[in-house]
Amino acid sequence: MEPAGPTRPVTLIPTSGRPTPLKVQNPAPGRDEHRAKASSTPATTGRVGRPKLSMPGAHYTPTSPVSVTMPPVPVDMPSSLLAPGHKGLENSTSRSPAPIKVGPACGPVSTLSPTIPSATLSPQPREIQPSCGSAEVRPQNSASDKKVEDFRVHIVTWNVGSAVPPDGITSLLELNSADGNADMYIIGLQEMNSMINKRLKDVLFTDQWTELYMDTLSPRGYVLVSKGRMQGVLLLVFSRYSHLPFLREIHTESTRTGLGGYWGNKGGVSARMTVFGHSVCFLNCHLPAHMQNLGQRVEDFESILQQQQFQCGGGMGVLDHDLVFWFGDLNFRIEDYDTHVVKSAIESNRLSMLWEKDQLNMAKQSEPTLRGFEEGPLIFPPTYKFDVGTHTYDTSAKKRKPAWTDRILWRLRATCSPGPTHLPTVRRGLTSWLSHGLRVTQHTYRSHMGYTISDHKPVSATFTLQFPFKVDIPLVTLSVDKEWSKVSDASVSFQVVSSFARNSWDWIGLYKVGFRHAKDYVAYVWARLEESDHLVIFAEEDLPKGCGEYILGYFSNSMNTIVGLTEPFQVQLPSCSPLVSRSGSSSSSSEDDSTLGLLPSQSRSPSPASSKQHRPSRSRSPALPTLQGLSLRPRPRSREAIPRSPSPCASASRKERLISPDSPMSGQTRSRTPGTPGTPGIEVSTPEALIAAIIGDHIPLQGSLYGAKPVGEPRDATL
Ligand SMILES: O=P(O)(O)O[C@@H]1[C@H](O)[C@H](O)[C@@H](OP(=O)(O)O)[C@H](OP(=O)(O)O)[C@H]1O
Repeated sequence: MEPAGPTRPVTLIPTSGRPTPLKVQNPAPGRDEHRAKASSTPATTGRVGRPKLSMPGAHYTPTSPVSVTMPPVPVDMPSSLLAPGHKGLENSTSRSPAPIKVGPACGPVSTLSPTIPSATLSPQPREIQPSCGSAEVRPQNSASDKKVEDFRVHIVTWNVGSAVPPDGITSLLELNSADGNADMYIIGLQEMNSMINKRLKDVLFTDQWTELYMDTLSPRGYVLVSKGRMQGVLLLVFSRYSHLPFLREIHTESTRTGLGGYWGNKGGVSARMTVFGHSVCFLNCHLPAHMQNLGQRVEDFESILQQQQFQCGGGMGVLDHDLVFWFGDLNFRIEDYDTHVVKSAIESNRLSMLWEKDQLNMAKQSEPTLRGFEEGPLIFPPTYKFDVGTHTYDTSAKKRKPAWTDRILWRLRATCSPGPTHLPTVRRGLTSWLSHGLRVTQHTYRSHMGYTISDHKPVSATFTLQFPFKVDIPLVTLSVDKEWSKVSDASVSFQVVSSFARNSWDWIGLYKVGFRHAKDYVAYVWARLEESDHLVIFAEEDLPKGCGEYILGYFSNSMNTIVGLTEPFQVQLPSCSPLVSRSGSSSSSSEDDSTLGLLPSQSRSPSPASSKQHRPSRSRSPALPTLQGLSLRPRPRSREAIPRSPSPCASASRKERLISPDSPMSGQTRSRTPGTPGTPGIEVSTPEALIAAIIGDHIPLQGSLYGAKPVGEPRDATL
């Protein structure tokens, strides 16, 4: 069983005497359905509609006779928790047509859902800054601003306290939400086990946490587009696969702040990208612990901001992005009140009295760096510190005071000022201001009290981004004529937009539906530059046998991402071909060739593409997505050394690096089907990489998922 979501009753059980072990008791802690992942529900590729509003919250049912029952949040939020004048949280079905608008100084508007009226409920007093003309920056209707749709982002932060992953994370990701699933999932973990033996293992193989998230999300149609790790700090970015061609310029950064900047036990890991043309940065931080280190926390955050400069468009800092999500174990504490007062306030559901003593809330008023960051109301109990395996606040000798250490904030870049026109990025037109109409709406901000593996509880937040699609045409459009029912069908033609510079290391991958990341292909073919007809053919020995749904993706080596995808299509090839058998496939089939006609669509395997999956190939959307973040390191290889592509099941053999067909060694390579690209976590070729991993350097280089250095510099991909 998976830990129960916060909509289930949570009981605060005080015990007698002081110190009071305060239990936040969840009726269904523990394990979950992860082992049953094979039955995951496929996702749809359709863009989600505007989500219904919901604000699940903990249902507190104190068992003490003197306790006060906290009704479900937010529908019946006690008025004591509300700021003066606030009328209470609305039911999700009674959404007001007029959202509450809260904007940073002279800037874009962060539109909070009426269910989270932060302008009035937020623990931190917030000024409504004078707007420049209009408080709400509405989408434009220019030719380039083609659509404005809801794009849902789900962010998780969790200090996992060196624990092994739980059995399941479905409730944490709200995958069974009636509102539908998110477009992106962003996972920030802190304190992953980074003992030296574990680090070495994680360098060589994908770590358990990443595996768990991929296992959970990939069958639902999400792929890992970015991964950054610095010792115990991990940042994963997943996207619905159909968005991949519109996630570009993906880069990661990490900054150590532990031991004066020499140790990666504390610091920040970030991933930045453009999402349909809008720059977004996700920053996962683990800041210094302990009450007295408030100043150090702010200082370290500033240091992270200062040091993280992304190599795109001439340099771009975190705060230069249209939208920044900042989250993590920020370690801010509740001042002044002693532990029993804090526990008593939690127990009696008087959280509001704690808000004003929260160090982050206070610091936001005084620290210029923190201004402009928004946060939803803290209507969940402090998520630190619990006795592991329980819902009881710390009873150890340390006796830590409960605190909201785990936070998720966001910031929209100011738009109304003339802008720093001296910056090269502005002069080159790479920085655009938010007159484009980017809007952010937070829908949920909650803790997940059922998880007990750590001394912290996870926290999640969901957002809707609304923006016009500044980029909605893929750089490469792939097309297959029909389903592949015989080997001679296995060709793909592609068209390239004129501004896209192809590279001799570009390739086209064949992915099984449900693939985990850009390297999780079944077979690939070099997209050779000299092939002016833009047609590539897969060799018979590389093709998967049997029946399944597949997607083709064009991987741009210079952009380190997939820049064009097909929709899912059927591949059903003879499984007993002598050639296929020779290719080393591990799963021989006794299926007779005579049964290999095209199957009706109803009999196909599940696909993330839902209703679109069996669309005739000629009508494929020209605007299907791609993956970002591959790390490919070519290495000349003799003909003999090049293995055949594995069968879809033979993942263990996908460990070689790509060899460019245009490299000096290309004459020795097979022209169309060279060796297979590497497997995540495998591409460590130097002791330096291991050492760097151990001491906290982020192994993944910019834009790479798994750490190998990209062949070329990432290139701007403007259309
Ligand atoms: O991850 P690191 O770098 O080892 O830092 C530790 C981490 O922040 C722990 O959460 C904290 O324990 P508490 O949460 O219990 O305070 C511990 O404090 P401690 O040294 O006082 O135990 C820190 O040293």
